[in-house]
Amino acid sequence: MEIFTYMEKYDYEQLVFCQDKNSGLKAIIAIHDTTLGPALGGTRMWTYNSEEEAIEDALRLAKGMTYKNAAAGLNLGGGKTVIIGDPRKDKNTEMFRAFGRYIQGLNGRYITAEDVGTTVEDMDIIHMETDFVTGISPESGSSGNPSPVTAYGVYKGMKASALEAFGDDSLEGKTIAVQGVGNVAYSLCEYLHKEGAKLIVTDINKAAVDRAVKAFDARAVDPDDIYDVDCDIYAPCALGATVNDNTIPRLKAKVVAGSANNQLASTIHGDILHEKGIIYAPDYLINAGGVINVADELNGYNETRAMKKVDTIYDSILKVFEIAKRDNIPTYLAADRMAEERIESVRNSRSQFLLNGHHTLSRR
Ligand SMILES: NC(=O)c1ccc[n+]([C@@H]2O[C@H](COP(=O)([O-])OP(=O)(O)OC[C@H]3O[C@@H](n4cnc5c(N)ncnc54)[C@H](O)[C@@H]3O)[C@@H](O)[C@H]2O)c1
Ligand SMILES: CC(C)C[C@H](N)C(=O)O
Repeated sequence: MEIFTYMEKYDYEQLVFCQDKNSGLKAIIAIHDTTLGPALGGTRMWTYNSEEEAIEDALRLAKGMTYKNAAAGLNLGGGKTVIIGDPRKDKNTEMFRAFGRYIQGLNGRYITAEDVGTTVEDMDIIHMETDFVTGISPESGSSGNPSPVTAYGVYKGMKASALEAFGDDSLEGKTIAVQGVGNVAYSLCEYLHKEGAKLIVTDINKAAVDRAVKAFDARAVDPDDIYDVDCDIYAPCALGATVNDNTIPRLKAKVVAGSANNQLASTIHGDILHEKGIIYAPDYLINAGGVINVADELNGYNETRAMKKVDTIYDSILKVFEIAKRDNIPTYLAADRMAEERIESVRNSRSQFLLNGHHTLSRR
């Protein structure tokens, strides 16, 4: 990959490589766009096959956060970090402290939180070195783990999608295929099970599958079989790019609605879903609950206020479906236009983010 060519093409601001030999830290912080405010996005820890794969993931995820934060109406830009390593084996305190010092060095241009492979405990360690971290323990005045709130937002967005596809937003009796039953999806399954949905689950982690089968009377299938099952809704809740050339012809669902970031392997796959009449709830709209919740910390966390905003995901999804129908465009494009319009309206009056001290993280 020609990094500067890629950055220029999608207009990235900054890419930071962080290395600490003592702890084994190898992290990449990607800041996509800070027109709306500091770049807020989580930290993913994952075993990448190559450095190039890690850089690409950081870049794609950071751009997704720009769109997510803009579409959610937050005054925040988009960024993301990936740490190269196995979250089950390679973590240590020094690693997250070293990473915290790198974040501090960015002086507020980037604020982090949880993503795949990182936890509240990791954020607490980062917090030893910097205030620019959210999703830390509630005892510190923070909102805690964002995953259950993300799950609630996905649940609301899934109901809005069901209304569009089936004329009724009830999920009772609907068969929902859930890919990945980790932090977000386990909470999501709780809502779905409570409403009377029938669940089919898969995960590469057998313990996660067993837990979901037991708790929700779910049917388990092997990871690759999830694309072939008879279901009403496919909920991608693991990693990205699972909606692709190989999987779309196999999907039986009328709806794709889940928590994963970057669900479409490329925009072409959003076009194909549109042509096939499959309702796609744009990933960054439906999974914005977590970032909406942690972003509320910047004003001094208020749970009622945050959850009220998360509830608006239902209407945002319906609005995007409406625009898509009106303009006869795929839903991903309708969401992109909504986000881009907001960024452009601010860009003319402000370019790069400068820390102005309006947030309260430093006073916690
Ligand atoms: N945590 C949040 O608040 C949040 C917010 C927005 C978006 N997301 C996105 O939602 C997704 C899930 O996040 P999470 O926090 O629940 O992560 P997690 O690590 O807790 O869960 C992901 C699960 O997916 C499983 N998995 C990985 N590859 C798989 C595969 N090929 N097939 C089946 N299962 C597979 C993992 O074993 C794990 O159990 C990610 O894409 C994340 O970026 C998370
Ligand atoms: C909680 C958020 C800041 C990060 C979350 N992982 C997301 O992708 O939205």
